[in-house]
Amino acid sequence: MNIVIVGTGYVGLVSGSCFADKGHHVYCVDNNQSKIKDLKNGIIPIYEKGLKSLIDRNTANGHLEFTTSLKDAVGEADFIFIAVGTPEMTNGEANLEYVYHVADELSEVLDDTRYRVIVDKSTVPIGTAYEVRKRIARNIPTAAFDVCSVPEFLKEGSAVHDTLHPDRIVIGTDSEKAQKRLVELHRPFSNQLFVTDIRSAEMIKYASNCFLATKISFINEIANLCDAYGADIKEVAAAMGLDKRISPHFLNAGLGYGGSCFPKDIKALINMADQVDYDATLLKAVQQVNTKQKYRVISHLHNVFDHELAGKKIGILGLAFKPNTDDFRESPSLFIIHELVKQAATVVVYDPVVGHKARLPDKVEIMEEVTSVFDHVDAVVLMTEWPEFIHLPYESLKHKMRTPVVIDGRNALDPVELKNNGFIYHGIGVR
Ligand SMILES: NC(=O)c1ccc[n+]([C@@H]2O[C@H](COP(=O)([O-])OP(=O)(O)OC[C@H]3O[C@@H](n4cnc5c(N)ncnc54)[C@H](O)[C@@H]3O)[C@@H](O)[C@H]2O)c1
Ligand SMILES: O=c1ccn([C@@H]2O[C@H](COP(=O)(O)OP(=O)(O)O[C@H]3O[C@H](CO)[C@@H](O)[C@H](O)[C@H]3O)[C@@H](O)[C@H]2O)c(=O)[nH]1
Repeated sequence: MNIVIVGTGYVGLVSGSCFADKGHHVYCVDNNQSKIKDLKNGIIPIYEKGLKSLIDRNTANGHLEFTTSLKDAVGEADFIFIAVGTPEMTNGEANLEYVYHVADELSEVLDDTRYRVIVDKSTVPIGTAYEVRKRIARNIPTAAFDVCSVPEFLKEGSAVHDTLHPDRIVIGTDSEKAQKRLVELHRPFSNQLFVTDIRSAEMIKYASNCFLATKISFINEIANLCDAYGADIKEVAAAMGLDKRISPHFLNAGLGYGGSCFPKDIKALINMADQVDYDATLLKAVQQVNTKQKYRVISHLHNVFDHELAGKKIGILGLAFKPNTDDFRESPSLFIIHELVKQAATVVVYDPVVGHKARLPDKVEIMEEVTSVFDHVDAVVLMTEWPEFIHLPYESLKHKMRTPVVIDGRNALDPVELKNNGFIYHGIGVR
């Protein structure tokens, strides 16, 4: 099959290279010229395990090509996937300008020489596929095509694995012809193909992300109560997770969710509810808990330092919103850093892959070595649970610190070991 993927972010690059690996011919299109130039030169714009070798293999065998020209790419295309960004607007609504721009461009460049399946892969509000179809049809009323929704569920950090071994693939379509083709295309990836109507497919994506975010805010709220009552959230979550109806996944308490998806998708669904005059009480609460949760780190520091952080030197471990990615969009770490700087603390930070890519306040120093984060600091705060942070020689690093304080924003360290080594340790709801 000939496949075109528009947008070379996480979703476009990973799904494009995985389709190519199954033997299809894939064009990845992006209107960012420098990105395409880099990709043609083998420079991959994101840090994602297994992606470079997948891309290298499939560009070498000619299955995968990169271009800035949508017109050149779509000539022979059987499938066109729209995988551009849908960032939030100030009112929380999903910004569809990039999706609609692609639809308008397709209307200019598609011809009626063959039938095509056009797929919304971006996370888009319910009803978007119909608007995309209308826009594409504007200049080519006789062209044969269907617009469908196949939302993406990959996680950053395990994106290639998630794409090659998904729990399920949701196919939203109102066309039998498109359904047959999409099922055929996706069958090699999973036996769990869930075929549904387009609106339900669009909703499944938001509902799934918002449910996972709800689970995180729920466990964080219980963790805060554990803190108040002297229970241990790790014990509580472990036992809860043994109930198959609850499951152990997404029950890690910490300083809240970040990333390019959960924060914006919750806001977008709240906005969709507003548009039909429905008060999304639960979703709003999930968001409120998450916003407040980041302050737990600050309040632990306040408790240790008697509410005065001015002049304190704080070492931050981690900038990425989670381990195994260089993505720092909506990372709680950036929030904490800005808050500490606002409270006149001195901040030093280390992250194994984000490094200097993050825009930080001028005064914040980015260290080249993880151990430098411990030099003469009053406290170290773990913000991202990179494996290398978990296995540091904390006992010897303690001697570099002014005061041996560790705040563990991800409950990733061993409290018993740290306390036995003379640290003042605070996690989120752990004893
Ligand atoms: N990042 C994830 O882990 C993830 C997972 C599942 C779903 N999603 C959803 O998938 C969508 C894409 O997310 P992402 O993180 O891959 O996006 P991204 O923002 O990282 O990348 C989007 C790319 O699209 C390109 N683009 C924009 N307009 C274009 C146009 N007219 N023509 C060609 N290229 C264009 C941009 O230059 C950019 O390279 C979003 O809706 C997101 O919510 C993301
Ligand atoms: O038990 C948990 C699990 C996650 N998180 C946090 O939640 C955020 C999101 O984590 P994760 O879901 O692993 O990463 P994403 O790459 O953002 O993936 C989510 O968002 C994607 C984009 O829509 C979806 O495709 C995925 O299915 C969905 O898991 C991160 O800040 C994590 O630290 C927790 O605090 N506790």
